[in-house]
Amino acid sequence: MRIGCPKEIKPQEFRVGLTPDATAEAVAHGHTVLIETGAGVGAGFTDDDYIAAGAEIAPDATSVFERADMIVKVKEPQPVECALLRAGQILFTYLHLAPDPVQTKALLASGATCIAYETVTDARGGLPLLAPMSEVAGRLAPQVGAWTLQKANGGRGVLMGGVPGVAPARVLVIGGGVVGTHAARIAAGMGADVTVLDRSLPRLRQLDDQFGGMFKTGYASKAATMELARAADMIVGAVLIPGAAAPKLISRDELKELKPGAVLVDVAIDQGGCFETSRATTHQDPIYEVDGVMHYCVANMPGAVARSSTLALGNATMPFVLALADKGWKEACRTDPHLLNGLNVHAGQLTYAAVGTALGLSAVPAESVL
Ligand SMILES: NC(=O)C1=CN([C@@H]2O[C@H](COP(=O)(O)OP(=O)(O)OC[C@H]3O[C@@H](n4cnc5c(N)ncnc54)[C@H](O)[C@@H]3O)[C@@H](O)[C@H]2O)C=CC1
Ligand SMILES: CC(=O)C(=O)O
Repeated sequence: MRIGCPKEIKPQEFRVGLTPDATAEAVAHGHTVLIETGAGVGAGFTDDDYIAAGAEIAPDATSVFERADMIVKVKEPQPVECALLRAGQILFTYLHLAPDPVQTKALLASGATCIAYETVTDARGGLPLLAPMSEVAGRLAPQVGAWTLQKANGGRGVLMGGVPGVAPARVLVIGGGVVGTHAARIAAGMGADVTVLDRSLPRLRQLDDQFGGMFKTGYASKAATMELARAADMIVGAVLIPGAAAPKLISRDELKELKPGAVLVDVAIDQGGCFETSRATTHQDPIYEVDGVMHYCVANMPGAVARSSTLALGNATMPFVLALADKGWKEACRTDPHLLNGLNVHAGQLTYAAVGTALGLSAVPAESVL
């Protein structure tokens, strides 16, 4: 198979879909790998690194899209990239379609087969291609939140760890999955007073067993969420209902009840955000204020640490890239129901029910297109 990897074009996105290591593995499996010139530079990989791994360097994105049977990327295709996709081509990348009707329409129109990293599952109920970036974003959240809390950046002027005689920041993490756990660990490590809320009792038990003492846990009822939110200096939004639009947990009206200068870090923004006042921002212009409350809503947080993130993502995606290339998408999905769960769009049909529900579109079962 010809596997193509274009340079990411989302603003300030420095990750790349294939590492030189993944390239070498694909070439060893007999595949051709086309890398757009400069695609790896932001993550510290030169064209020569890819050539040494056996890749061909393509002069631009158009030639990658024209020649490749499968496109491997990081972020959802931008409109100009959607226009380059064609029927029969495989797209393997993050898509986050539920809050994005424009991209969904463009992918349906392309006729391509689009497999979303974020809905591929594993045997333990996890999301193996979302998890590495959730680990990164979770660890970044207290870091960017602490910066935003500084007075000069619009925040309350509260120090995460406090100092002797002065209380630390109060951090509320809503959603105790991968993002939430990593955010809570780092915030607690910075000395903050941290509470994690979730709606899954088994998850809360797990967190308590593993981290009891480091941070508190609570059930995410509406009342408990608002009580803790009113007292919080920083709130990290880390909920997920796989493939679906994020539930809105703090409304525009309720925002007025928060402390002036409190900081919301809405990591769930890639699924539409879990605060009503959230709107996606970029690394170029990451924060904004509503009713005195600071919002950080960057939808590609891991892009800020592109090298670590590319390596972490590549470790997770490589076996799936090889399966798709070795077997073709149909056979790879037939033999791996977890990969089939990643299929969101095929030949003009939506194949992921939660996206259909979010966008008011009809979806067919993914099995029906195999
Ligand atoms: N902005 C960015 O750059 C990035 C964003 N993300 C996003 O972060 C979000 C979280 O991802 P993960 O932690 O990997 O998901 P996860 O599935 O590991 O955890 C989500 C948690 O939310 C809980 N939850 C669901 N509804 C809830 C509610 N109403 N109240 C409280 N808890 C609730 C679930 O029980 C689960 O424990 C996703 O939207 C993901 O796409 C992930 C990586 C990067
Ligand atoms: C998960 C995701 O969309 C990202 O890492 O950018």
